[in-house]
Amino acid sequence: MFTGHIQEVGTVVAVDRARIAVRAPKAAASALSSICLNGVGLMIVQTEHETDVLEARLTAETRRRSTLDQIRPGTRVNVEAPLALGDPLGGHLVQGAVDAVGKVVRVDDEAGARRVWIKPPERFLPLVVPKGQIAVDGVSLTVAEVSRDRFSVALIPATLQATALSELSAGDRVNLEPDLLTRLVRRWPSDPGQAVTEVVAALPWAGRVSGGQGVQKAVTQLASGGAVVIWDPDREGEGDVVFAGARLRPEAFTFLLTQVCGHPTVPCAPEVLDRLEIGPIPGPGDRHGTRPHVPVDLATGTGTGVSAAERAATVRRLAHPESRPADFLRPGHVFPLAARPGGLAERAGHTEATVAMCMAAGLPPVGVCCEVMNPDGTMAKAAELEVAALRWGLPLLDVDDLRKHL
Ligand SMILES: O=C(CO)[C@H](O)[C@H](O)COP(=O)(O)O
Repeated sequence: MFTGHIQEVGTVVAVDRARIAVRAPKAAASALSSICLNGVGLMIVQTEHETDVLEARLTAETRRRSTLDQIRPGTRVNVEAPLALGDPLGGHLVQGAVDAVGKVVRVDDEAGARRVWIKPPERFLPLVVPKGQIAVDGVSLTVAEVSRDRFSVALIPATLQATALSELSAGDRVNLEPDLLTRLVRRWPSDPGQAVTEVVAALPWAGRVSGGQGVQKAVTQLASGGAVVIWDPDREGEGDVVFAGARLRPEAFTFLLTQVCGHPTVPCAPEVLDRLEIGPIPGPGDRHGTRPHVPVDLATGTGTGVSAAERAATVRRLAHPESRPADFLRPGHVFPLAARPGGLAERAGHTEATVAMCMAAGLPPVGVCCEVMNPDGTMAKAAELEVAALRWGLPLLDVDDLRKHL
């Protein structure tokens, strides 16, 4: 077992199909039986103390699964001696068992660190967890970001100085070993943690976001036709998936009906409903002061008004600045809600949050919100919402953040 803390950078002096010889003075000075070279755990067969060269056995399996298939004399490699019981775990548990070879796709020098983007094989991506650990050429690193087909690590100057990762450039191949715990969780599907590991290979803006920056990410997402999840922990204790009405595609409505599974409603600024002569549903209203209005369908529709495509078209027409009262049949199957005139300052409901976000996105003040329901019919709470947001690749933010930063 290793920990991904590199003790020295060695130099390959000879390699063939069955063995690799590396000059590594520190390792050669100790009586070792195994060694980790660029993340590959190998049996040492011989150590020449006079030349500081140790020789390790290579198998066809090792060469097939790692970058050691193409390694050449002169290549500098990361060297780590095995952990002994009681040694500090400076990095994380590294087995020296390479799972995949990734390709460096980009190297950016940033303030204080060098960011390296690595594209692993697709099968490996679910094992890469943002802020989790990964061994890259045997070096224990924290995953900075995970995107659709790649992830990044930030190399601090100390790592650049102490390892051969400083020599990486676009096009290079690297050995990858996932964090042991992630690997084990994936191995036993009944483990409850599996859901999380399955969903985290999502967009970099997915999952919980907060503060002004989080609100900005969410607004950008909405403006481009995407969705955000708004969590209201105190009032309703429910989370809604929200889309902007003007950008609503039929697929988005299908997603609400089949994945989100709550009751899709259409928050509107009150002046929109006044203009369209869509009145409130009479009655005292629900427990939370939501203001439901008469449901509508698009008058030009040809079906029942229920299909995802028809409901999306009805919502887009509600959001259209030039829509008129005659554009809608009453009652129908799309449920408008009226936001308070004072917006989020007056009431911190999903209705007001949806309208406020549409406006912040520079779009008409009409959106769709739909509560996230668990597969068992109960309403999703904080942890379930976070897992759902990660699985769907959506940002999740607290309604309170919207109040503060919109
Ligand atoms: O549709 C609803 C209730 O009918 C939902 O609860 C939705 O979240 C909007 O309501 P609110 O503004 O009270 O959060």
